[in-house]
Amino acid sequence: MVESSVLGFPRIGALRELKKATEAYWSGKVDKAHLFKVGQEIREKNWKLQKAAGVDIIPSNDFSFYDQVLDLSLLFNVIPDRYTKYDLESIDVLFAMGRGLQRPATETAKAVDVTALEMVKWFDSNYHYVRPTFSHSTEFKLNGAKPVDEYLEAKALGIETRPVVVGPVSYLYLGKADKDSLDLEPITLLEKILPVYVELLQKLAAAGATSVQIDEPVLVLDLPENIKAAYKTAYETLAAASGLPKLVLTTYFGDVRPNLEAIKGLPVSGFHFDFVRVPEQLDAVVEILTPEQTLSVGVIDGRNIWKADFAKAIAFVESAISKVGKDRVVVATSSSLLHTPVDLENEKKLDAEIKSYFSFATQKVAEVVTVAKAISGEDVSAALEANAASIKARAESTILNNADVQAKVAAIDESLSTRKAPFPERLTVQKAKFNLPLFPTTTIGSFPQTKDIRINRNKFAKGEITEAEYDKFIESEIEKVVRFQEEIGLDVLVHGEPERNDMVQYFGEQLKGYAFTTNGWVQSYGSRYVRPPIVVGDVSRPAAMTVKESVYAQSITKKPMKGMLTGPITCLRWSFPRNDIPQKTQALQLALALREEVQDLEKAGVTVIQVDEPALREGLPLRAGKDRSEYLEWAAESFRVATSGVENSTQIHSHFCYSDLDPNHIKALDADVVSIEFSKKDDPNYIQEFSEYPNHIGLGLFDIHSPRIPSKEEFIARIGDILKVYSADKFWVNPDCGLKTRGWEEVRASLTNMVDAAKFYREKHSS
Ligand code: MET
Ligand SMILES: [Zn+2]
Repeated sequence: MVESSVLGFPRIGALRELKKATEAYWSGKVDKAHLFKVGQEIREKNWKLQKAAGVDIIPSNDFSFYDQVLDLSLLFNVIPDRYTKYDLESIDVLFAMGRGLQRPATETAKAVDVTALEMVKWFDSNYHYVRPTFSHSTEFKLNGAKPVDEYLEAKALGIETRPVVVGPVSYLYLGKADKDSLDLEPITLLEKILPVYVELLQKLAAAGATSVQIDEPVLVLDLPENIKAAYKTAYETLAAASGLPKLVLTTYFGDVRPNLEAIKGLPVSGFHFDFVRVPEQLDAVVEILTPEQTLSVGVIDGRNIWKADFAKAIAFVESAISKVGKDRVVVATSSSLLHTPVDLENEKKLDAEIKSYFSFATQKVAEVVTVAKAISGEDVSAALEANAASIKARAESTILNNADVQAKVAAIDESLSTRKAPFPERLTVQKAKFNLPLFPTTTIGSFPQTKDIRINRNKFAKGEITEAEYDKFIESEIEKVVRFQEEIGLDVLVHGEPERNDMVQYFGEQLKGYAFTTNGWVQSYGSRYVRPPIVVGDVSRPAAMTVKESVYAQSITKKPMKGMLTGPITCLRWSFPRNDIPQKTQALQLALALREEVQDLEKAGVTVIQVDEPALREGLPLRAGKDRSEYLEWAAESFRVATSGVENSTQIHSHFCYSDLDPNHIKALDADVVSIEFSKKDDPNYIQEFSEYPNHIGLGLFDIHSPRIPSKEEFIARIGDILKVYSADKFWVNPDCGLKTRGWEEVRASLTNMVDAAKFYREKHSS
């Protein structure tokens, strides 16, 4: 019999139970006992669901109240001193590290004021983990025994599980040195941390766990030599200890081949690889297995929502079996299912045909079992036939396929991705047309999304107000924002985006080829979940999407008004993409739809147009090489297809945030002006690097995630620093990003100071 294995299940609850409980706990509405009970209920439900579906290897310790990497930091006592001095309970230390904690003194407790640890993206997913932060004073020891407790909790329910733990090399490599210990390289702590791993694993074994899933996802990155070398040390040390469970070294999200030498011969009982992402690695990974080692074959996609193609998955597992034998192969999800929504059954509004092509975490659990059963020779013919019919129906679907769009994408050539003239020429005509002052001031697009806006949007959605009433409301909001910008003296205005719920969803809802869920939530970080739209078919634009609002906004002011669009890469990256055609094709389809919108805006007299691409950087493939350079090429091409169909006098802007960027990646977009998040960058090299950016640029001058108001002097100082390396005539003055999460008071004060600082330099440079 071939076993089935799930690497992790979403822990947020089918109806976001964990979010509700966690946020209620944070606001003091429920106590710790309630929170723990909700966690326990979710775990129990998840285990029972997998058990009932017939999964052989069910994970435990995949649950977390915040983040699984942060859990490990708490467990291993990797807790910077600033979090321990308040005598907080363990769960509160966890939350303080995850999200910061600020609270006044009470009769029984001291005041607390501590910021969060750094949070970063989990590989190329939209999940964020909290970075382990080490210092010279870090003393590893076991703090509690969460993995053991949860293993025993499942056992008490009669369910045998395989605990999941992030492995030592990945844990250290994903971490960083704390500010007091900047010379510390985390991997040098390996020898100190291993005894704690040994202790934990021994405890798991003593509790009855026969096997542990030890995650080493950094193996899909380009690793420096010392990290590669650490694998041997780490796993040989673990193997030398007595009384340990078997270890299954688990990787996902990418290609392990360049690091195979590092894991070849490691004394573990088996390996797991992601063959959804990189099926081509099968031959190479089989080569490194010893005759006893098992191969967990990830064939059910943990990162997307499409129904698996059973015929393909089975054929793949069969080919693995032909290489290593049936008794050594396990059928598995490609990664944890954390990145997929919980249960398709909760989608009542989806079109029935489209819904029939999807599979969420609960359905994927059944898929793993079916594939394993099919391989084991059990009769699952009904399921296989139904699946084959569904896969065929999707491929031939008339609602998903659009020959016209396909032909247009095939016909894209240079002429569609090149502006009429190069930047210097465009600049001359744009200067004459807009006549902007030196240090032009602008904002990134959104203004405060007030309660009033949300109430009216909901009313409209529920049919409680008419479209005409809603439009009127939106117009009044736009007018408010326009007058405000005129009053404080901004140069290039925005309409404020009051009509948009979300910068991707707003466009997806108006494009053909997109679907939306009602409960398809996926954890982004902590209690923040996102509900990504789904690209289901060929994308096209039935009608203009933003022209009405932008034209209205331009009609009430003499100043230039920026039209505001979300770029093709961001629309794609913040959605679940299709898995049947390349992402490049999907990006180009989106680009063509946006190109029509850009041209319609221009025709309607909106001739400054910003196309936001905050997700450009996160789409970058994890490893350097061909995939990465190709991605950069098609990402830039998509942007240019969207934006190049305009006159030289039309000014194209773009915007980037959330990431460290390489100016070269941005250069290829050939936007006339870019704005980038910058206020938290104090690295002089970064400023220097960007000074070589050839077109015009606005480096974000204040952090829009913080309510703090920078003074005029602060802005002057910051701009002064930048002007040391920048020439004044290409520098724009703007915040880091949109202002939608801020309050009006802060926005007024910050922008006023920012505009005043620009005026200060304007005078200085004109005299
Ligand atoms: C995450 S980037 C956001 C850009 C958008 N135009 C805004 O201002 O909100
Ligand atoms: Zn932004």
